[in-house]
Amino acid sequence: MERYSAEKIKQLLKLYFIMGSNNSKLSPEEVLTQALKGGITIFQYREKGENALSGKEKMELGKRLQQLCKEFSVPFIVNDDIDLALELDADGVHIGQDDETAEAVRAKIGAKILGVSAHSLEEVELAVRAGADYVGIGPIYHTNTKKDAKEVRGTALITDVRRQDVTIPIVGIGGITAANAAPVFHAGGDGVAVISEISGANQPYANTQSLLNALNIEA
Ligand SMILES: Cc1ncsc1CCOP(=O)(O)O
Ligand SMILES: C=C1C=NC(C(F)(F)F)=NC1=N
Ligand SMILES: [Mg+2]
Repeated sequence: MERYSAEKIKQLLKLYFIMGSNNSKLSPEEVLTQALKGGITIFQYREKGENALSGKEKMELGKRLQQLCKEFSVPFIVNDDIDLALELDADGVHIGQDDETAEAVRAKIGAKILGVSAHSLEEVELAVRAGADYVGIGPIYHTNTKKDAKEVRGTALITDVRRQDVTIPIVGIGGITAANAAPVFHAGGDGVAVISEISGANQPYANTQSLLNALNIEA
């Protein structure tokens, strides 16, 4: 299997839904089904934080969510847990700066999608050199979802990266809603990642559609 092109990754990043069992108001399966019907372009299973599942339960939920993604031909990404990603034959992984190095993860996952969180130009450039397929930059806006989120930076780092002519696909994350998503693209981002705007919604389908409309993307 060969690596995804940057162009393909940029298309996939457009509306990036991220969820774990502790983020969802409705059942995770119901939320993801509605989000997939609403038109998300990629999904990340992020089972982390208080009351997060582990072991067999974590794997079983991951398998069910992966199956839903397969039905919609939407890539299934696993956060942090490389072993789980390999066990499920996920489409890729996302790692932070406190996980294994991107080089070590790339060696394990081959041509699967590799995403890296970055909070500075230096970290973006390290991710590029390590062969990451995309970087996640945030928090763009205030968020309550990630307890240890870094300083809220707006789109400044995205702008800085593009000013340096660094072209790696970028997805913005943190406090993103239909009302504030557009600036991420204006700054040079290729997509927006959301947790609570969809997972915490009473109507995940409706919120997903609103986000897509805000991005002027046909559902
Ligand atoms: C995982 C993560 N990384 C930076 S902010 C964040 C949480 C985003 O959640 P929400 O979309 O609910 O603000
Ligand atoms: C902490 C994170 C930062 N960014 C992303 C993504 F949006 F996928 F790039 N996922 C995460 N889990
Ligand atoms: Mg991590």
